[in-house]
Amino acid sequence: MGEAWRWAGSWGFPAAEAGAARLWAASWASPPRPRLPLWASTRRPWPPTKVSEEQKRLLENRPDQPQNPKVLRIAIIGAPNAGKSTLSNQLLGRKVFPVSKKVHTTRCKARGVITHQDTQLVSPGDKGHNLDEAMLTDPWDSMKHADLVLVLVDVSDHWTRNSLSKEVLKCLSQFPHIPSVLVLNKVDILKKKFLLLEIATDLTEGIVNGKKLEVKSTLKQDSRIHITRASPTESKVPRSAFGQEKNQAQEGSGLDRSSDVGAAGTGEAQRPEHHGPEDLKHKKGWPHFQEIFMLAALRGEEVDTLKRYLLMQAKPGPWEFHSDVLTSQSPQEVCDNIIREKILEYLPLEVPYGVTQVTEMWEEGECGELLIVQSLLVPRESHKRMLIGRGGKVISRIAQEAGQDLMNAFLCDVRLKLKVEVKG
Ligand SMILES: Nc1nc2c(ncn2[C@@H]2O[C@H](COP(=O)(O)OP(=O)(O)OP(=O)(O)O)[C@@H](O)[C@H]2O)c(=O)[nH]1
Repeated sequence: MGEAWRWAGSWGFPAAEAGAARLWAASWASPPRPRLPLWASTRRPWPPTKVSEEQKRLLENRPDQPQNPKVLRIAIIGAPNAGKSTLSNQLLGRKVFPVSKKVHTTRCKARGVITHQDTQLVSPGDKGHNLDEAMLTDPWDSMKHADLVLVLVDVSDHWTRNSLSKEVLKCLSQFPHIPSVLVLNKVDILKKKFLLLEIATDLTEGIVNGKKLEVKSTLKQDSRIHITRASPTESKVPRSAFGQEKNQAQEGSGLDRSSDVGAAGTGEAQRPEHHGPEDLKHKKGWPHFQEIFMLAALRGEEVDTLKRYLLMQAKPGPWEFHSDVLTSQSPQEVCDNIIREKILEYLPLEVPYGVTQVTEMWEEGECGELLIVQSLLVPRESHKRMLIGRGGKVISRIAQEAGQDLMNAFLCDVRLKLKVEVKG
């Protein structure tokens, strides 16, 4: 059978032919831009093909830590699709974790690393993120090692937004000593912004950092919310960072805590107690959050505010990673994940699950661009047809979008070719 080639660029492949046995889709996601390092959080150039070696070297070598290093290990937990990967990418400033509309699809064990001056924020590996029953049996690796937990809630989901899931509550009560922060995500698609007040109250049982949350309806046009805390309650909470850092951390966030009623924890506050399953049955919220943030991770709205807050929570401790490391994933893993993300996006679930990705080429081109050829092996002819799409439309789109994402992740020009074949 003849070969057919789909080509969106100019890498010397033949034009499309009918009767495809294989199909290539390529993307030449230009325009040329300055070549920048793949994994570096700083911007020191090196050729993309050497990046894997460089990444290995950085991960193996001792971190280049400053004299008084600080560190914060963060676990991000929440229901599937709450936006955990999107938030992680935004905090990192680059898309290195796959994102998908489909639930349970983008699990990733990789770690993300943010280094800012003398401080390192690390999201623990094993996306302990998706809290389902299965994961409870192999629980919480990320929680176990965390210094702080971010609980992400999708406020656009009216079915789930007014109560924390059983799994999240279980997780919080299993590790009550770990300070927790509530993050209300996707505020951009919540039309009735006043609902944020109600959601925040439900999810915290009206208590944040040991103070009663007094919700005043001082909603402004621009959707900013005023939530003030009133008198301390009997609640037993960990000593808070809220009072100490609130001004900087909350500046510009949806939470205007200008009314400084009942400021910080007194230091006499105790940690929340462990709750048994029975106690959790009727619970909707967690009254031990030390802070609430409202943001739109997709657009990066208020993500910087959260990042500043996280940096301030770091405690003295040795760095785990070199300051140039952004993620523990290899470049090839990032590439595989991004291509898979696109396949998930455009095809019904049974197709992506059957796809095996085989990288056939990963080299530096003449002009320093990264040349990648990947075969997508599928179990059936019907899957191949779906993946290729009419006139090669689907696979071309996947290659084009993945190529663009890879350029943004690797900060260099990328030529990506995808080949679809039935597994032999
Ligand atoms: N409108 C809007 N969409 C968002 C926001 N944050 C995430 N999303 C979208 O929500 C979907 C799920 O995002 P992910 O980051 O993959 O969510 P996740 O929690 O990592 O998902 P799982 O891996 O299934 O647990 C994607 O389509 C995102 O684009 C946001 O702030 N606003």
